[in-house]
Amino acid sequence: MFFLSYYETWMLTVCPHMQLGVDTVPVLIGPVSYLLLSKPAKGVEKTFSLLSLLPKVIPIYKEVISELKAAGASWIQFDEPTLVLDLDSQQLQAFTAAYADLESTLSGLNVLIETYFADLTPEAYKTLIGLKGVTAYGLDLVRGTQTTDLVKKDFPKGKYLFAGVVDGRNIWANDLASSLSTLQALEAVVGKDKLVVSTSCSLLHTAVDLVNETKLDDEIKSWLAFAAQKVVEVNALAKALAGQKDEAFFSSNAAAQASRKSSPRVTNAAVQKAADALKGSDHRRATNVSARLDAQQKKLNLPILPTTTIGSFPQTVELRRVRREFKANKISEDDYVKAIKEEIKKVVNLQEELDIDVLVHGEPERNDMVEYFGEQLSGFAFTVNGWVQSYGSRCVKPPIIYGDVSRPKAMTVFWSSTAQSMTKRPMKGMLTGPVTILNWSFVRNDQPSMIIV
Ligand SMILES: CN1c2c(nc(N)[nH]c2=O)NC[C@@H]1CNc1ccc(C(=O)N[C@@H](CCC(=O)N[C@@H](CCC(=O)N[C@@H](CCC(=O)O)C(=O)O)C(=O)O)C(=O)O)cc1
Ligand SMILES: N[C@@H](CCS)C(=O)O
Repeated sequence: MFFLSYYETWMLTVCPHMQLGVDTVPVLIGPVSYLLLSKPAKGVEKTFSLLSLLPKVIPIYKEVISELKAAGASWIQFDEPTLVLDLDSQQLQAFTAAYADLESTLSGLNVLIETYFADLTPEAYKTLIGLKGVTAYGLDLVRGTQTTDLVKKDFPKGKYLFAGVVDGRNIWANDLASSLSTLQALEAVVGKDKLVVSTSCSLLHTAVDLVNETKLDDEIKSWLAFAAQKVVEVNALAKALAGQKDEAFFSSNAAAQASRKSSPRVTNAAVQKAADALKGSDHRRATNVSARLDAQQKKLNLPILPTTTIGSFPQTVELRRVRREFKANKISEDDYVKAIKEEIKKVVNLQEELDIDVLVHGEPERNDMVEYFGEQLSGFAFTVNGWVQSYGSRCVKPPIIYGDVSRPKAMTVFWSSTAQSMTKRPMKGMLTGPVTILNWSFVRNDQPSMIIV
């Protein structure tokens, strides 16, 4: 089975599709997650329980559900991602109460509750499969590594399982053979025609379409799947389950999986040797804080409350033009360095005028604070159009960490030393930290993140 789905239901968008006869699943944030993910207004008592608003919220859900039913919806999806959090019994009870209250309004509809981003605890799973009025459960089987076992132990007869086997939060091609065997095992538990192949979560978190990537080489591209490719993977898995396996598609996927496992581009013996040689003491500084403070004070002689700024100064239109033209080989490296140095000088002068104690160079040479440092490291690949939402309407292009990471040459020394040469005051060196780089990149999924760090 295969559905089109919308991340959010807006009646104006969804209804015309229904009227056109497109099998559209309206998606709403579920009532309990809606409340648990909300914040009380300013000034509200700390003891106020958001869940006490459930009786006020449920009638509004009833209204929306009735409208969707009247518009011809046959399925409706409620996202309840908070079910994967560590919830107490009162919070779990809120799910039971909310769906019991909605049961009669939901009657006649197929109702899917979707959870994602982690494993469900056994208690949460028990609550989920006990919800009234619900016909289907959507589970994240990528980040939820133990959830498959819960399904195998106990799954209600006659209900649907939406098995999220295609990773919605990353850019790697699915291991189709492995997913197919997971799906076949689940089909034996939930029954034929009751298993729906799905992504693990919304595709909002991944880049849009690999077709737009003109600069990635063919080998790396063969290892990747963006949103458009993930939909094809879901479809191929569903067809294979139904006995119409596209052998050519599965074999080229298997070849890409094998090439990723064995590619010398992924492994760097020197990095692995260095990582293996790390000892517990390497994770601790040789000196304690007070010794370091003394040494710092001797060298810098800072006042009691020294002033500094976080690093970047405004990126002007002119600076962006210079960077763009340098990248496009429209201006020489000499002209580029000259323009950036001029900007650093301006920023240094301004901070001296303002009597700042510890200066920064303003970071005019960089685009994004993760992309730029990734560009200085090996083991990273970059997209030209792999934008994903960061917040609101703001987007970033996360780098792709595909191999062992190393630093082929100094990354910041030139700019930092140039800046330091312009002032007698201390100049901070600037680096995006490793954990931030990791969390704001698409990371390899063939190693635990602790090893990547
Ligand atoms: C601090 N944050 C960051 C996060 N993740 C990161 N990877 N980086 C971060 O800084 N996560 C948490 C927060 C989120 N904060 C923000 C804040 C602002 C934005 C934002 O404004 N995004 C812009 C895109 C900005 C961008 O990357 N611009 C590029 C230029 C892109 C472009 O059009 N290129 C031109 C070339 C121009 C050039 O200067 O080279 C071209 O192709 O022609 C840039 O500045 O270099 C947005 O529009 O959404 C996001 C997250
Ligand atoms: N040095 C970085 C820190 C961002 S939180 C900057 O100033 O952009």
